[in-house]
Parts: sequence; structure tokens; C-alpha cells
Amino acid sequence: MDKPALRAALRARRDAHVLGGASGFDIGQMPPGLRDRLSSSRTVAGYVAIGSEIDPTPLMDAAAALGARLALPLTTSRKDPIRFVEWTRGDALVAGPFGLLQPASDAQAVDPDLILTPMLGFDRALNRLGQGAGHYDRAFTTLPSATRIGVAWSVQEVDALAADPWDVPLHALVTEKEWIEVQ
Ligand SMILES: Nc1nc2c(c(=O)[nH]1)N(C=O)[C@@H](CNc1ccc(C(=O)N[C@@H](CCC(=O)O)C(=O)O)cc1)CN2
Ligand SMILES: Nc1ncnc2c1ncn2[C@@H]1O[C@H](COP(=O)(O)OP(=O)(O)OP(=O)(O)O)[C@@H](O)[C@H]1O
Repeated sequence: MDKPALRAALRARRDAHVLGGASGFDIGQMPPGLRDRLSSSRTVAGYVAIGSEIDPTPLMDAAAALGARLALPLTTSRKDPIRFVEWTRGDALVAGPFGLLQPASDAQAVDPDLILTPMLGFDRALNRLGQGAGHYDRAFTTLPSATRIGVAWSVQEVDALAADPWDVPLHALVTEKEWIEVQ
């Protein structure tokens, strides 16, 4: 299957999972590896879920409770890179492109040291499939020392994703059911 067809299939699978009443992150069951990563980070970037994406709010709240400053991505267009800005729970969000909600464009820029990365698909080798704009691949190249943690529903798993030369692998990923980390 080519990438566009795979994206469509994975969006459909995710929609069905949510319509079926899936429950999201249970922070009472935080994987120790994730807790360690969050507690050693000064600035943790999350995202505001759109459509049937899994909501990372419990992870972001946990990061803030562990002392991290929070950040969110700011998107302007498919071709322009995303940038990260500071955000505190309760700060206003405004409508952006692709149906996104995001901080205002004059928010303070920050370099996250951990990036919770939304994924459409993943495999157990920690390859990731995103929206296809290359936004996160480009951000990872710009912020090479940031820890890259993928976030998705368990049903977004595929057997194997063919990695393109520009794909930057994750350090770990988390679903509502599982934490998978490089050994
Ligand atoms: N919640 C969230 N925020 C995010 C991303 C994301 O995947 N999810 N991004 C990830 O890079 C960046 C925004 N980039 C995006 C690039 C393309 C599309 C896009 O093509 N959207 C489809 C429908 C998406 C869907 O239903 O899942 C569209 O508009 O047709 C969306 C976001 C930064 N913020
Ligand atoms: N570091 C980079 N610099 C410039 N362009 C890049 C970079 N990384 C990826 N791209 C471009 O982004 C486009 C989309 O890549 P790809 O299909 O792998 O996105 P994706 O896996 O959906 O990931 P993402 O979540 O990053 O969008 C490709 O055309 C690629 O050339």
C-alpha cells in the first residue's frame, strides 16, 4: 500500500476505534519509562488532538505536575515548518489551518527537550507515519537533541513501515495500552 492509501486506511481505523468507545490514557497506569522521560525534561511539547487522534492532555498534565514547562506546535501551512511555543493549561487557543487549535502566533518561542508526537501509524521498530507534510520530520532535524516520543491509539500499529531517507526514528512510543522503547 502506498503512503496516501495507508493514511486513509489508518484514519478510518482510528475513527472506528473512537466511535467504538475506546478509552484514552489512564494516568494512574503511567509506564515508568515514560514517567522517567517526562520528569527529566524541562520543556515538553504536546499537541491539541484533532479528529479522532488520541488526546495527550493526561500526559501533558503529568509532565506539568512533574515540573515541566509545556509547549505546543504552531502551524502556518503545509510547506512552512512548524515551530514550538510556550503554553500553559488554560491559555487561549485560536483556530489554525487543518482544523487545528493552537496558541496565538505571538506566543513565546521555546525549544522543547521532549516532543510528544502525534502519529497516524507506527511499527514496533519505532518508525512513524505522520500527516505527510514532513512537519515533525523537519522539527526533529532542527531539534536533534530532543527526545522523540510517538503518541497514538494502539490500533494505529502496522507490521512494518518502510522508512524514507528523511524519516527520523522515535526514541519511544506510547499508546493507551503500551509503552515501547528502544533497547
Ligand atoms: N493534533 C495535531 N497537531 C499537529 C499535527 C498533527 O498531526 N496533529 N501536525 C502534524 O504534522 C502538525 C500540523 N500539520 C498537519 C499537516 C497536515 C494535516 C492534514 O493534512 N490533515 C488532514 C486531515 C487530518 C486527519 O483527519 O487526521 C486534512 O486536512 O485533510 C494536519 C496537520 C502540528 N500540529
Ligand atoms: N528534514 C527535512 N527537510 C526538508 N523536508 C523534509 C524533511 N523531512 C521530511 N521532509 C519532506 O516532508 C515530506 C513528507 O514526508 P513524509 O511523507 O515522510 O511525512 P510523514 O511521515 O507523514 O511525517 P510528518 O509527521 O513529519 O509529516 C516529504 O516530501 C519530505 O521530502
